[in-house]
Amino acid sequence: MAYSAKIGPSILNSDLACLGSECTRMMDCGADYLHLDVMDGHFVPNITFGHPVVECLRNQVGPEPFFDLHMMVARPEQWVRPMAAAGADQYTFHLEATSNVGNLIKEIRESGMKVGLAIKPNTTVEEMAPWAGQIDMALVMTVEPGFGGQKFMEDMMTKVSWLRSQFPSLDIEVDGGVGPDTIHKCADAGANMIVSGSAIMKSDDPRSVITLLRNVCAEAIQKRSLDR
Ligand SMILES: O=C(CO)[C@H](O)[C@H](O)COP(=O)(O)O
Ligand SMILES: [Fe+2]
Repeated sequence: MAYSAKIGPSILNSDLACLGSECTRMMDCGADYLHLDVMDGHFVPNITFGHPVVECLRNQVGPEPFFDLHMMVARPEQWVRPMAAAGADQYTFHLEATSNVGNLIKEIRESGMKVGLAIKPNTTVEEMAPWAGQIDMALVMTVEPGFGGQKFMEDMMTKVSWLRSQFPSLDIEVDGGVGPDTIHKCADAGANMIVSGSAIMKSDDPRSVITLLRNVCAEAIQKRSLDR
């Protein structure tokens, strides 16, 4: 079992005027990586930031923090090289946004980044499965992408369980409405990369929330390894 529990705060719901210091604050509070939500106003009805901001963040926080770019954009092909140059570590694109998944995976790898593949709630996990052997991480969205602070969709957990049963060592990420109230469901289903936005950002004690999320997830991973 190669995977471990990792917590990646989404900075979408932070004070966007203070992105750099918010990223540093999250790493200081024990985050394992940073989940950066890129929205273009086409793939989703909202807009956030692009590669120039990612480059500034990288310069500010230094080389260490792992940047997982959640690309909620139409034509994700066009931002691979700019995001790699800006300092992204992982390029997570949506299956629904491209007609040539294989080529995009190749381009991301050639740019030196890890590959993440995301599916929206209405996309079946079977559509993602053919690519699972070629990616580093599968992202199962647990809200409709576009906005932070939405309600967790528990029915997505069947997708996570199925992926975990079929791909025992794959990194599986969940994103949307995940926090102390919903982490047990994610962890029991087999997710190991946990994105959490509002639950961490709005807390008075983000360090405790991050620790709790990681502990619940790590316990589930340990239990699964003992059950095997
Ligand atoms: O991709 C996203 C929205 O499309 C965000 O990563 C996600 O919503 C995180 O925020 P929260 O935990 O508040 O739901
Ligand atoms: Fe996200």
